[in-house]
Amino acid sequence: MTVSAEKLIEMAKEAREKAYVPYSKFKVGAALLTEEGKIFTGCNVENASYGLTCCAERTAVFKAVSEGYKNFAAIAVVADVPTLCSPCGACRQVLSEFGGKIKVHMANLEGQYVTTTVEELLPGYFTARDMEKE
Ligand SMILES: O=c1ccn([C@H]2C[C@H](O)[C@@H](CO)O2)c(=O)[nH]1
Ligand SMILES: [Zn+2]
Repeated sequence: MTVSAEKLIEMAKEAREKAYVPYSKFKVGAALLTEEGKIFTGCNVENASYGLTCCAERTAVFKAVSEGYKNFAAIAVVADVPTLCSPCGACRQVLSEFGGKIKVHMANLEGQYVTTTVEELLPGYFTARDMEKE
């Protein structure tokens, strides 16, 4: 099953509308495509204790994993920026848990986007291998 980058970006845009951002006012949306062709969306959810904020990307990943999906093909991330919305370090690490080959479409509201991968965004990421003694 093929889902285009444009379709994922469209769904991320829609999810972005649900962002809970009373502090930053910076809405972000994400749409995560599983290998099975299922799509999980997410938005950022902020908190008065700022550090507890969950980004759109992690919201989508946690929704998918909690529903039993953990093989991911791609994620789209959308924000209202002239450039493109790049996942933060925490989200890069969380995505890397499920594979460096996951495509990342970083987009703005105009529909412009750049596609990269998790391993390109976080080279040498920490993984279960790094905890092996031999
Ligand atoms: O890729 C990103 C970058 C930032 N944010 C959120 C976190 C916070 O709510 C707001 C400002 O950092 O944007 C995301 O959801 N995803
Ligand atoms: Zn993040």
